[in-house]
Amino acid sequence: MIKIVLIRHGQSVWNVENRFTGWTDVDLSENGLVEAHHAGTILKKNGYSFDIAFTSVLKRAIRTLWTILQEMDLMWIPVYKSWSLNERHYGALQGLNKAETAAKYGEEQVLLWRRSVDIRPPALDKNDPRYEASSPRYQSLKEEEFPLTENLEDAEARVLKYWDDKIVPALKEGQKVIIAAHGNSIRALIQYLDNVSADGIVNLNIPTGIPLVYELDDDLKPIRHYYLGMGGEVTEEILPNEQQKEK
Ligand SMILES: O=C(O)[C@H](O)COP(=O)(O)O
Repeated sequence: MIKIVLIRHGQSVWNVENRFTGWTDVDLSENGLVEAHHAGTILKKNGYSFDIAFTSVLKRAIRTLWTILQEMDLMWIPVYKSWSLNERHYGALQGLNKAETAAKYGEEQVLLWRRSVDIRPPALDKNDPRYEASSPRYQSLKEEEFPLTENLEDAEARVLKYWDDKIVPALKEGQKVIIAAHGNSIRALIQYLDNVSADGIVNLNIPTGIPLVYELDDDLKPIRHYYLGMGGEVTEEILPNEQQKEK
């Protein structure tokens, strides 16, 4: 049996402001940093260790990973960063408040943009200051490859390519792997691993900063998965930050 740990970054400053974030490079909130420290403590207390780590090129995920590795005294392990693990690109919605956007376009339309598989948010214009194709962190991307918006299918295509090219080989070599990423890049991977239907994935939300353990067989097919708390597997439902706030 192979174990892999997935974790969504801790709460970000735009999670607090309830803004669409996507590829915008915002940092963790104070609470998000606490979540990251707590996640590292949980993993260490439950006897986990890692040989290799993967994350995105966005600081909220990178800092979450750094903080976890700091708590586990594993800052020396190799860390690979790739835009492939970035949050899905939210296009022209990036920076807008989610509640205000729902008031303007309707709850149903916003839910479709946030949680459907094949509906893309409005695209970003290349003249928009939020268009970051020239950022040094994306120098490996050809301009035509740089997204102006993404649906979950688009994000899943790049996440799965990275999974096959970089993460599967590490797992097959017996390396213990942690992936620190984003709500929708993790949803994309889970849809693939658990073969979740388009209808089923709409209701899947990933909480911030809580380790999610996947146990895989030798063919990397999921056996079971669970969130981890101080006392081990967490059985009760965990609500993502936004839902907690909305409760
Ligand atoms: O990119 C964002 O806005 C959040 O990180 C994830 O947003 P969502 O939960 O609305 O997809």
